Amino acid sequence: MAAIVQVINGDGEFESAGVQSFVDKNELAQCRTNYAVVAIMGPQSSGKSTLLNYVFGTDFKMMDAMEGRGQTTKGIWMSKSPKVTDTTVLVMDLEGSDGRERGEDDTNFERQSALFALAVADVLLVNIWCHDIGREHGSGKPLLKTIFQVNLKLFAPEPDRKKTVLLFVIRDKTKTPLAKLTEVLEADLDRMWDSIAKPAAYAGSKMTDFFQVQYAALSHFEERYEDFQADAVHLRRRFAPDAEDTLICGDEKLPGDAFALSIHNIWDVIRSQKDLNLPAHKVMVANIRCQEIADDQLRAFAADQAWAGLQEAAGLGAVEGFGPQVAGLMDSCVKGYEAEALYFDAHVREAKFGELGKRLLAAVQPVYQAQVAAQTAAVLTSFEKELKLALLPGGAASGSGGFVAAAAACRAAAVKEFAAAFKKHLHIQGTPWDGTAEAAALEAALDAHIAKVRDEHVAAAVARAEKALSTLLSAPVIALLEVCGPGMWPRLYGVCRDAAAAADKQLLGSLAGYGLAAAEAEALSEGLRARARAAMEGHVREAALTRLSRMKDRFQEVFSQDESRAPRMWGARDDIPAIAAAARLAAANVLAQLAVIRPPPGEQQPQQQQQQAAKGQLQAEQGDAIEAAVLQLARSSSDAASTAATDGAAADASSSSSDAAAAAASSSSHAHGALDLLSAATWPGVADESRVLLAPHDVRTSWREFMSYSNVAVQQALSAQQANRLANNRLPPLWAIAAMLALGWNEAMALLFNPLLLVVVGVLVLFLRSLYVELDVEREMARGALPGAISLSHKVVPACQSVLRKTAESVQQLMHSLQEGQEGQGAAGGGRAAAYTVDHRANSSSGTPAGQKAGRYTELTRRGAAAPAPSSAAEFTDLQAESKKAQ
Ligand SMILES: Nc1nc2c(ncn2[C@@H]2O[C@H](COP(=O)(O)OP(=O)(O)OP(=O)(O)O)[C@@H](O)[C@H]2O)c(=O)[nH]1
Repeated sequence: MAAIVQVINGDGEFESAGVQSFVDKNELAQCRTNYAVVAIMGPQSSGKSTLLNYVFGTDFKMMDAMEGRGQTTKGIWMSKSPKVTDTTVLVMDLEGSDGRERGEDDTNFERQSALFALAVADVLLVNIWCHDIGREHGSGKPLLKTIFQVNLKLFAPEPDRKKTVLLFVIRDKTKTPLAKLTEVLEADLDRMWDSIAKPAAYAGSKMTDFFQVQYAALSHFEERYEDFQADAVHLRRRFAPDAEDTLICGDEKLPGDAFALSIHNIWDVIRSQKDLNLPAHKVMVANIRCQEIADDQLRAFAADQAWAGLQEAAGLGAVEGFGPQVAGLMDSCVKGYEAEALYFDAHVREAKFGELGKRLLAAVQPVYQAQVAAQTAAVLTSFEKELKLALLPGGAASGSGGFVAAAAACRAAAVKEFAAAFKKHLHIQGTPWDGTAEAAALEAALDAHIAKVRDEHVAAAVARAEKALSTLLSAPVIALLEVCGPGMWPRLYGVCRDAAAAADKQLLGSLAGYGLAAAEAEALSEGLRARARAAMEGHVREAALTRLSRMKDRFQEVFSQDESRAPRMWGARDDIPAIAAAARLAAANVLAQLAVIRPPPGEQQPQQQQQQAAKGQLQAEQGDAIEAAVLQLARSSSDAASTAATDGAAADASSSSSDAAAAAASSSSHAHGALDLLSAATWPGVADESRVLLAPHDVRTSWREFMSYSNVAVQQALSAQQANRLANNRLPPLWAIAAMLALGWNEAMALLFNPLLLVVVGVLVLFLRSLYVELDVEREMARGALPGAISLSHKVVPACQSVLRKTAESVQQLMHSLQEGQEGQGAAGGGRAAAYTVDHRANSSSGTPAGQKAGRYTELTRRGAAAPAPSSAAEFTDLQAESKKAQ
């Protein structure tokens, strides 16, 4: 018994669940497009169900003739013909028209069901009573008019479009031949076609433009039952696709899996009173179904065990034959789609196919990329290993081509290896991933690695060269800075140039074969030159920080050693002021050289260029301007210090000499139009602040500190010279010996044996000795006979007065002490007075500068603050030592 399903119920609702169930049960999806839909229309109780049941073997409900006429079919029903086996025939039984149940005026459902039948059915059977043929008002005429009218809404008369087969089934045929009947019926149909209202576009159209009209006639069901059955069988045969007079014409239609969706959508459109556009409907159904098919295929692909296994393996590393395996899986997915979507609208199908391809690529891409990365990493690892071997001593890089050739060979091998691996394991047929981009990425990685290795080697070679440069540079630079003599800077730059050239030669030699471009080699050489200059400047900056100790060292070197580098003994013939001046100049040179970093020869600042162009001077003289200013300051202050020391004002030498130097240097600078260091705040012509190591203020401060130090040293030297002189004069002076010889022995004896004369001579000798010491005759005479005599002549009277006054004071104090002693005031007081007298006499009688210092020390210790303060702690210490020596 054939299953029947109600498609549209009596209320006009679509029974989607039942229809889908019907489609599934009858495996309509497997039919593809190999199925046909037959629908029947006709007046109510016109034997439609009876016809379908006898022709197709269905079981539609038929009215029992004994119960009388009435509507048995409500809505639209469907069944599959069990009798037609060559193809699947779906039979739709429609509710009869003109039914009393729906009322005379309710033709809406009739029109909608006619529209539905025309849209869905391949063959539309129209029941027509034989006796109505040729009659003006036959019972089936209104229905036919309805069919013609709604058809105009659905289809346009296109040349290639399939026409609906309109099969007129003439019931209760008479003896009139079918040809005669059809002739009359055709005339009726033409009249009817002409009578319906048509849109202007179809005004001249014929019915055959829209329909393929067929005819069949059946005998009377009740009166000629056997004939009726035979006619039914005969009619059934016409539904076989290969029958000679077949009614089934193969045409493009939606596949069986879209049948339920399609008729549901058609009915919804009809029910909503919208225009039913069948081509658009097909596109719509195709869109939905193609999308569903693509989704199903993708789901199947993702759930595929083989794909899951590939993904898992790909996560662990390179998978052999990955590409071909994925291509197979993708191909089956695509083919599945193509097979299922084959009968849908071509444009939609292609569009969805494209989408499916993209989604497949998106699903595969991460795994593919991981595989490419794994293969690339394997090739890169192999390449790095080969390159490392090539760079080992004796490797390919040691050959004539060097690093460049070895790297190129390794690179070519790696590219070849990757191409082979891609072809065998990675290429997925049918994808746009042809390996071009992957090879380019690999080549970029190879080039990056080669560049990295090359950079490392170059950097190592540069480091070695810089180390060698440092070694070559340090010793000569330090040696030059120890002296800091005139012309130091050109020599420093010469050392830099030579060291950089040697290091550059070493560097370029070790980088032969690395394909250094001329510009790159020049940049490296320039880097070495800059490095040399920076290292040299670093040494100079360090030296500038320790300038004072360097100045002292330089001063001591010149001052304390003679030309043969032997220590000076400060004999009488040593011209200490001259030696001190030379030593100070040497120290000043240290300061002058360390004040500013001189530009290298050939390089000068624009401002300097302008100034020099204006003055017509050579650039080298710019450095000399600073040097000249510092030396001028040194000379001036040295002269002032010498004068002060010679005048015996050693204690105030520092301050007074600075002031004098200031005045002298300033006036000298102004006189020559040169740089005035005392008033300068910056170095003229030095625009680059970074080159200034010592500002003029720093130079002045350093020089002042140095002068304090040098003054003490000079003073000590003078003292030592004086002490040496005294040590050499322990015998009576020559003039005394000569006097003794002149006076004669007798006079000497007489003098010795005459006590009064002896006392007078003794007092006179003591007086003259004190006067000699007071006048410091030797020192005055050291300046020259005439200047000494003139100076002594000026000082003789005050000196006499001073000696007499001191003698008188001594006598008074002696008397006072004796008187105190007599008055019984402790022997200690008398002892102190005697000691003082002895000290004073000793001091006075020593007559030497050392003796004077000792006396001054004693006086200081005795009188405390009342005595003039020493100029410095060093002087005080010196005085103390001299006092001890004198005692
Ligand atoms: N004269 C004649 N009567 C027939 C023929 N076929 C069926 N009948 C009778 O017509 C009556 C109605 O038959 P149905 O097949 O139920 O008619 P129907 O068109 O399907 O009826 P609805 O479904 O209600 O529209 C029944 O009593 C049948 O015996 C025929 O070929 N000739």
